Amino acid sequence: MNASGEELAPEVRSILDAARGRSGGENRVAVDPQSFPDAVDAAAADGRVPVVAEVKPTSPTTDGERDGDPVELAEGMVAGGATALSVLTEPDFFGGSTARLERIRAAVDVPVLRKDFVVREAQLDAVAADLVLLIARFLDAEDTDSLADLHDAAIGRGFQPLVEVHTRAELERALDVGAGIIGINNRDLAKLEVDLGTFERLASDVPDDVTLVAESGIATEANVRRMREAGADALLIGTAIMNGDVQTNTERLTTATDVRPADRRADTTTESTTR
Ligand SMILES: O=C(O)c1ccccc1NCC(=O)[C@H](O)[C@H](O)COP(=O)(O)O
Repeated sequence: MNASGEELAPEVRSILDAARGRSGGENRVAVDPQSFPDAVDAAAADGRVPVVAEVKPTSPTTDGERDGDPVELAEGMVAGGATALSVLTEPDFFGGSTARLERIRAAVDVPVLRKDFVVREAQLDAVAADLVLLIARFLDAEDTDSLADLHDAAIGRGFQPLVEVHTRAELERALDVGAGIIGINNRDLAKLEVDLGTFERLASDVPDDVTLVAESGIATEANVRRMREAGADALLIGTAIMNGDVQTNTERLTTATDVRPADRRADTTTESTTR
């Protein structure tokens, strides 16, 4: 059972058990981050779909592990037009590492998200990054810190927290803590099923001053347009970029015929839809 009161898929329960047992860093990190909202705005102004490309060596829903130097993969993604990178640091189920994130962040000039299952403040100190993922579903639960405390602790260190939600209740919690960057995950971590309708159902409840990211299951140009039409400021894409040539894949998705993100508020009378 998790904070949302749901049974989790066994793989996700194992991921969480491992995360709870993981120690943090020795020293408090202090980050001077590259602004993610500014990078999103710059990409859109440049005519690129703002894509956060994910360096995801493997996952519980992937067969085998991607080979190749992670720094070269990351550089290929940036050459393909990625606005930011997401780098898995979870070692046991996603093949990630903090050392790899450090190498990638030193090699690229775009904001880098630390993708992990952070549940306690000390774990923020494992490595510096421009953004850090906080998954609402896994916080405010037994043996974890609260979303509010972790959000404050991340900001106190200079991170830009990306608060991930999957349900309306989680979205309300994210808005209650004042999250400025929110990701709606189309992957249900209770069942590991992906449904792009999740983003479409929740996006209109997200205020326009929040940078909103659509996560998971985005594979085609049509998927890109669908998420942008529903109001996504940026798209987080892993599998579809990691399968094959990462630069070509990133290019295909960042140059998909774009639509400006829809005005997410159905009742608004403002014309502009760019952020
Ligand atoms: O991707 C998985 O298999 C997975 C399994 C269990 C928990 C989390 C998982 N993924 C985390 C993610 O959020 C995705 O890596 C990310 O959104 C990219 O998704 P995709 O483009 O579908 O690879």
